Amino acid sequence: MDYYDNNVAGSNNLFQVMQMNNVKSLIYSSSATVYGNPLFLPFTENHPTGRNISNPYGRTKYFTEELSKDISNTDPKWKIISLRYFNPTGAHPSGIIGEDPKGIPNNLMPYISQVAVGKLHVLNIYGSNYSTPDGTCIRDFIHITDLAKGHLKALHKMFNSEFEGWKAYNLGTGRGYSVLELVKAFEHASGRKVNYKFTSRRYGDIPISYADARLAENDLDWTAEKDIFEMCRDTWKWQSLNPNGYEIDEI
Ligand SMILES: O=c1ccn([C@@H]2O[C@H](COP(=O)(O)OP(=O)(O)O[C@H]3O[C@H](CO)[C@@H](O)[C@H](O)[C@H]3O)[C@@H](O)[C@H]2O)c(=O)[nH]1
Repeated sequence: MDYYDNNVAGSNNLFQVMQMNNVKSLIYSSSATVYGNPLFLPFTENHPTGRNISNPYGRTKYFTEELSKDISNTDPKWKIISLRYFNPTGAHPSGIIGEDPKGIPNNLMPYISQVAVGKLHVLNIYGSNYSTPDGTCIRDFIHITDLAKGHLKALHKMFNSEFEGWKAYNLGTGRGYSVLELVKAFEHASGRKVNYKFTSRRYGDIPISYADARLAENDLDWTAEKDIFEMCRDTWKWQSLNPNGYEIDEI
């Protein structure tokens, strides 16, 4: 219910306030989860969405995309770009801004970095028998600063071209790495050992996800520049400088 409240109802409220104030341009933070289980890979923007999405979060992202499409169809003054993020990781290279999830992290990279820094004991790798080269799931990890630059390029497109209506772009590198490959890359970048053990699969995980990012390259003049090592290095810099994340009185 919280996802529906925040993502769907919250977005609808935002659209209404924007409409009332005649603000009709929006970059929407969407997600590769809208594609659900892949019918083909890599995911292109015209891969069907909304089918077999295995978690409520993903469905709310999909419903909000549909809502935003309907809004742009009803009024040609709306310009909406939906950016479908793959797996954002990394941190600002300064080590000052990073990811500090509340409680135990759900996502892989912050979990790895908290094991490396000693905050958590062991990484549980969910599944070792997927149909992938090493048996672990494959994801398209993208550095957070590349993702941020994608937004600037989308804004540029929106306001400096004949852009109208609604359009989606994948923001990914176009290359997949397995969970184990990310663990190894993190160990290399941090110089720390990451203890892990294999556990059962996590409900709803798809085996392989990676982007076809050519549309963003052609239309937005954007490509991800940072590699997996830089993602791990910058995550580690943030984590090692801030082992307890943001101290509460700093916020
Ligand atoms: O402790 C952990 C956490 C994750 N994983 C695995 O690591 C992979 C990546 O998991 P995670 O980092 O949770 O990312 P996804 O499940 O791929 O989902 C992310 O990527 C989506 C876009 O594809 C976003 O919409 C979601 O918000 C974001 O959580 C999956 O195979 C997980 O099974 C583990 O093995 N152990």
